[in-house]
Amino acid sequence: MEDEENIEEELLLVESQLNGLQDKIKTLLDQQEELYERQAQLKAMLEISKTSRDASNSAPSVALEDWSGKFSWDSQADDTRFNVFGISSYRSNQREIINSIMSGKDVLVIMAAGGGKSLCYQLPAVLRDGITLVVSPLLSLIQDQVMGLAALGIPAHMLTSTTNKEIEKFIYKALEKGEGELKILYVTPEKISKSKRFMSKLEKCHHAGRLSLVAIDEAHCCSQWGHDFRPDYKNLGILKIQFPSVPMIALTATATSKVQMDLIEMLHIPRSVKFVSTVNRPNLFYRVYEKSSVGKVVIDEIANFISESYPNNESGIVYCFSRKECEQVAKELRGRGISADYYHADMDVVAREKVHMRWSKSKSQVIVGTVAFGMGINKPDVRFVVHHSLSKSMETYYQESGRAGRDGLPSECVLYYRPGDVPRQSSMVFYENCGLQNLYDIARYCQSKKNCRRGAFFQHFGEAVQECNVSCRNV
Ligand SMILES: Nc1ncnc2c1ncn2[C@@H]1O[C@H](COP(=O)(O)OP(=O)(O)OP(=O)(O)O)[C@@H](O)[C@H]1O
Repeated sequence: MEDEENIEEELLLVESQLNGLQDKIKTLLDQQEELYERQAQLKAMLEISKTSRDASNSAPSVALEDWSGKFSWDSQADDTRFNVFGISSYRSNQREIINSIMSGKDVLVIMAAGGGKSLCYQLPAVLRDGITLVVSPLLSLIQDQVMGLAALGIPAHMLTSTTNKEIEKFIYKALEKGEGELKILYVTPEKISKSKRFMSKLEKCHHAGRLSLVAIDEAHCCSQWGHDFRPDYKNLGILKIQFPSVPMIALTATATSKVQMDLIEMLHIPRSVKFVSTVNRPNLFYRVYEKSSVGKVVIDEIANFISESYPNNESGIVYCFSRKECEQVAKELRGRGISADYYHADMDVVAREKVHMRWSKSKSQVIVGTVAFGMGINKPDVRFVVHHSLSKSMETYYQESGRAGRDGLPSECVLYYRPGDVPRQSSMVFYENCGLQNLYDIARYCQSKKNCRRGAFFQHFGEAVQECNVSCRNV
């Protein structure tokens, strides 16, 4: 009896000590979060400061001009915008970017997904005499663009591995002799680095004064510090060397200041005018949920989220860590009545294309993909992007979650996080530049108890923190 009383007494004491410890741990964790945040802020400030110092040391400064002023082409540009592109007014920065290109400047554009980058080079391409060359990384992106331009009555073609001989002949004649109607020519970067024949035709086009503009789409692919480095993009610097008098525009949705510096150097455009739009996507709502260690529970939660919030077949993407996981998650979602297909790099091109097409036409609701389901997704009405596990960096997460809501309508980005997923990713990123650091940054994003999740993106991309004025629920 007495023994029991002693035990109970000690138990109470231990419990009260444990409670005290919990409070201390909580205070320490809060302090740790604040310090991490300040550390990230200071690092970002340092990088911005270094970048602007390097830029002012290495580049003859570009005179600050008012690109929103009046220009001789204003009325022609307005007419083309409205009557050819069917666009009633410019969005932020578009007019200024177009004016700087029309003035013959090199330009670097950083504009969030869906911001309207294409118009920034397509409109000058129509206005300027001659042919605009556009380098774009993916066949599917190029096909979409060429089809869109054809629908607007703009003579555009692509020269890729799929181009038939007849069209190729037509393109070469247009480049070499100025015959036929060609305003915009799309190529993949391999064409520049691997086809001597193409480069020689382009040289002739330039020599005859018919190369009017060079546009590099998805320009972050040039940089090894970016999230989607493509070796063939490294060779695009040749374009400025061969055609120094032709204005170049490089466009991307995301580039940290380090990547921006890299692009400017690799493309040889030190005097470029830079337009950076905010990374904020006000129509996207970010959430992080604690992930259960029981696989089936996670799938139940994802399935409930989809069927309760999106009962009308609204489109979405679920990103998974591995190919096997994709197949498993797709199967289990189907088992819960959600029409889901998987997509990963182990599938052949035809199978992948089939899955992509079904989803693009809203015949399936969800694609469960690995990172292989990436660039080239042009579907504007993606209402939700779920991450079954964390991405490898903030940049990758911004890019992947950013596939939601390109049409500007409210959309959700949900990430399921458990600390146990971090080591899985770390084995993948160990050999990448700053791979582990990037992974720890996103792990901190997931662990953060802050209400507004946008601040992490502002910080990561070196942008001043803004009031978000919308609730990003932090559950
Ligand atoms: N000023 C504008 N007013 C209305 N719609 C516009 C305007 N500019 C572009 N758009 C439309 O916005 C959509 C997105 O444009 P675009 O595809 O160029 O975006 P983006 O910046 O290239 O995005 P992403 O990086 O995701 O490819 C297109 O449907 C385009 O027609």
